[in-house]
Amino acid sequence: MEKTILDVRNLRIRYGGASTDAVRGVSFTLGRERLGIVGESGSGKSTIGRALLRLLPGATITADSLRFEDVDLLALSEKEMLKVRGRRMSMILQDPKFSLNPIRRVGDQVAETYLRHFKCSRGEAREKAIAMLEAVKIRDAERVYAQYPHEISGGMGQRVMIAMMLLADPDLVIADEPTSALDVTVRLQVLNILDGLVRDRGIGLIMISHDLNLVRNFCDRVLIMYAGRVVETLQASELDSAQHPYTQGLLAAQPRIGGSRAPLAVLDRKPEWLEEKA
Ligand SMILES: Nc1ncnc2c1ncn2[C@@H]1O[C@H](COP(=O)(O)OP(=O)(O)OP(=O)(O)O)[C@@H](O)[C@H]1O
Repeated sequence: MEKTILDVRNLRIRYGGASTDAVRGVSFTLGRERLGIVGESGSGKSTIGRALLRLLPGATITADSLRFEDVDLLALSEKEMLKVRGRRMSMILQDPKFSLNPIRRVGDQVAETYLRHFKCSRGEAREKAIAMLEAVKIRDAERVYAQYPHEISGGMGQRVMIAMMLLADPDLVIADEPTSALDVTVRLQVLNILDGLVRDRGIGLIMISHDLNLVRNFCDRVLIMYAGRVVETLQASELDSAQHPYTQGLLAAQPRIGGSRAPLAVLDRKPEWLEEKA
């Protein structure tokens, strides 16, 4: 795993007005690797991702440690956070439609990311943007540069978002269901790009997903979340021999192509799983 990029200890998050914590004492570290966070809907996966970027206005975030490289994320002012967010750490969301401004040309939005973080002329930013669109395998990048978000496909939109993020050369990328809206071929392309970032650029990647098959094949390690807690942390290769009954239940609830036609298992939930384990 080499160098630790992220050190999260006893992270607790409560949304404003809520009577319980959405995230309850989560701890993990991340090196230059692919870490999957899985768990059913509402288990707190996205809340953790947004908390790392401090994108939870109105929520209370506490932790014994919330450290990203040399930075204590809880101690930064909002102004200091602006230099970290989008520059040293970035997030890719499920649907690029919500991340791209619909009334501005795609390329201008990509170039602007570069202008925001680095001193250069508009012309240079344009060149960088086109080169990065090509790097994420967008053919005819000059034409796409001039298009509006509604004129490009979802898969292309996702690659545009990745190009935008890459221009800032981050050390940590949080991908929240980045491929669930994509068809299988585009999904593979996007995963290959993310994989290349970890291998070639040495970033740390957090992959938030419902999809156990995806994290099994793509990630190095996996956190299994249940009701705001991590119930089990595993090497992805050990997922099939998971010890925790919740993880076993999630695995049993995965449909298998060519498997028996027996009804899918019903996911069991026990109050004692809420106890802190990781
Ligand atoms: N903006 C919000 N205000 C109040 N509560 C919220 C907010 N966003 C999420 N929650 C609550 O926090 C808990 C965790 O939600 P979160 O979206 O992090 O789960 P998740 O595991 O990412 O789910 P999904 O896979 O459906 O995205 C849930 O109980 C949810 O209802």
